Amino acid sequence: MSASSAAIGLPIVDVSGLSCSDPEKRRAVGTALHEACLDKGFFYCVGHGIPAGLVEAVFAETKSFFDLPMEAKLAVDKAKSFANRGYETLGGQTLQAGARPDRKEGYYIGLELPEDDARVVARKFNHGPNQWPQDLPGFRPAMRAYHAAMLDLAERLMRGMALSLDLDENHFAGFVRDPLAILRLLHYPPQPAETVADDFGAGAHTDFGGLTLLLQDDVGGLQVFDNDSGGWIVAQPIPGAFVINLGDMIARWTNDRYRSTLHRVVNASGRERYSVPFFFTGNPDFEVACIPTCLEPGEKPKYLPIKVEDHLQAMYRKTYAAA
Ligand SMILES: O=C(O)CCC(=O)C(=O)O
Ligand SMILES: [Fe+2]
Repeated sequence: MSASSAAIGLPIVDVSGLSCSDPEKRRAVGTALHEACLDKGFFYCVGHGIPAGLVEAVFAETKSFFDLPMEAKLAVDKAKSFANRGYETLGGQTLQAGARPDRKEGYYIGLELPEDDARVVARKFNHGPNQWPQDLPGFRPAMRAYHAAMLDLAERLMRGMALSLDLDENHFAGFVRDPLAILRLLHYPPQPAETVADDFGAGAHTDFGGLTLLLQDDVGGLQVFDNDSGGWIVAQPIPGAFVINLGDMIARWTNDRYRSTLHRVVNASGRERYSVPFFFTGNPDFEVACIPTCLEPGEKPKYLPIKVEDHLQAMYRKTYAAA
């Protein structure tokens, strides 16, 4: 059950033991996660139990959506949603300050909340109904089923993260309750192979929340910054595996023992690339502060405590303002 360091440069962690009733098996996954998180902050996840058929359906519907005429995509423009749901045009975001706008178009889907939910009535950030495209009957059921499956996997992984830090399995329960959990469909058109230094599918960034569970197709293009060598590792697609990375909240909790690692996308393959990250961002009102056992005697926390929602909003303002 240990994290095997693959030739591909990132560890592979089998998380099937997290679903076992035997606490020893769950703890063994915690140990494997510990090694992987101390290593690059990025790892491949296998043994997750997500059906291959569901993943195929999500990719098929994603491609069908981005293939729609622009008029149909703009009919569900996220500008029409108070909850940041729907279509985002090519170049809509600039993840790397100073770089060109990202060469990607996207689609945001969150937990489906009815108009009369108290959080929606109060217009709480990122809470509300989704927008759904017309004339794609399979899109909504596939995305809703996949969102639910990702929530379940993220909850299991957060228990594993607690075990990895030698904490009670339910240590992160307050963060996990009523979370912001954002599914994002992404399409990267091919970009010129002679990529200039400031031109990316997605510019270098860290993720803003807790955990990111990423599906990528077989095209490749995701690059992960390696703090040890100062270079970029290519996160090659592995069929059936998720790429998981740690976001800013976990770096803050652990005083950077577990890093929120820089990553970026360059699609110089000559092919269309599709990916589907799921951002498990956590309870918006939860305050993330350094975990005392993550400090050596005399060590000071690097970060002030912050509310999940405040960090997320600040990062959205920063990366969407420049686009
Ligand atoms: O498309 C990818 O492989 C990564 C996307 C990403 O890093 C993000 O949306 O935060
Ligand atoms: Fe990211």
